[in-house]
Amino acid sequence: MPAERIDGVAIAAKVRAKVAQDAEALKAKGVTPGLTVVLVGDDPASAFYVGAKEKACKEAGMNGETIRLPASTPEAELLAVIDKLNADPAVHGILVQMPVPKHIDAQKVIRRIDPMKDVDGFHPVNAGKVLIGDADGFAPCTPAGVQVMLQEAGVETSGKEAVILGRSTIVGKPMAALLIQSGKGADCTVTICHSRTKNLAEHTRRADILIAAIGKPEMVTADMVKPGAVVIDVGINRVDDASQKRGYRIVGDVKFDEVAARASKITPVPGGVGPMTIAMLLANTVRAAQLSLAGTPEGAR
Ligand SMILES: NC(=O)C1=CN([C@@H]2O[C@H](COP(=O)(O)OP(=O)(O)OC[C@H]3O[C@@H](n4cnc5c(N)ncnc54)[C@H](OP(=O)(O)O)[C@@H]3O)[C@@H](O)[C@H]2O)C=CC1
Ligand SMILES: Nc1nc(=O)c2c([nH]1)NC[C@@H]1CN(c3ccc(C(=O)N[C@@H](CCC(=O)O)C(=O)O)cc3)C=[N+]21
Repeated sequence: MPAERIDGVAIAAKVRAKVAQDAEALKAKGVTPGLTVVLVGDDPASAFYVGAKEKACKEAGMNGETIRLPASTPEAELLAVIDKLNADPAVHGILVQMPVPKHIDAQKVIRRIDPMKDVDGFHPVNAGKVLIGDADGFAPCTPAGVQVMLQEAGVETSGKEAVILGRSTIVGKPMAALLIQSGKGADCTVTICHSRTKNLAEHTRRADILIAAIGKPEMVTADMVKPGAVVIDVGINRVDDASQKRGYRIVGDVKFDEVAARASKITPVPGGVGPMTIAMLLANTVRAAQLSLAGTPEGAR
């Protein structure tokens, strides 16, 4: 039987409706949640995502602003922009779109953002909180979105073998940190694979839940998947396609049709994890605004 599709657009809409409600409640208290995205350079894919984030903010009744800086912006200037946003009480969330140009040290940029405004969850303080299971940190949006998707799709995670492909600090590692936590939507036994992993298929075939975040178009094939597995495809890859008006199409890291024939549930690309990432960004921003009202918790910084 072919796999059930997990509809990321529908689950994201549900998250966004809740965000809009929370934003409304905050506005009644005189606080409009605000996200500022900083885009350095003019990479077309980045420009598209940044536009989508701004639009999503507005739809949820939040303030969404984008600061666009030229690719030649010196690192010190970007850091000064972040300092200004850190100090601005109307800005609850700050996101610097990645990747930044090569002459800028991304880690330095991430560390400059006030952890209480780091709605990307990339700051070491938040990464640490996710690892120790401290609920008042911000979890990175993509893995947090995957966790919500699993729950909304009714996937039992407790005691399951989860295999994650990819060990990046924005997807693979925090995904593992979330799934090894004890409690709802977690309690998995986790394996992380990467480019040095030997016998990849032997690992992936053991997965009850397989999460692909490697950035290799359609690399995960049916023979790598256990029958009945839940397959989450994080990959967003542009492949040339002359039949498309824009000259390319978007595919995931999973060969969808053949894997769907074997899995029990699967996320499509597009329309899967991507929309969840944006929804979780809004959710983190609303929470940042709520925390700003409540005051900074002890030891938050
Ligand atoms: N849907 C969404 O919202 C988002 C989607 N993405 C997409 O997810 C994918 C991954 O992103 P990101 O984590 O940033 O990517 P990175 O390039 O930072 O990391 C890729 C990871 O995959 C591993 N890898 C690469 N090739 C192989 C292979 N052949 N076998 C096993 N492991 C391999 C790498 O291993 P090693 O460490 O050894 O190099 C690395 O750990 C991309 O397609 C990206 O576009 C990313 C963020 C958000
Ligand atoms: N500081 C920072 N934070 C990020 O969260 C961040 C980033 N930098 N840099 C780039 C990656 C990538 N990313 C995506 C967000 C949404 C979709 C998304 O909505 N995709 C749609 C549309 C895909 C398309 O048509 O291009 C979908 O999958 O259906 C995809 C990818 C966030 N990222």
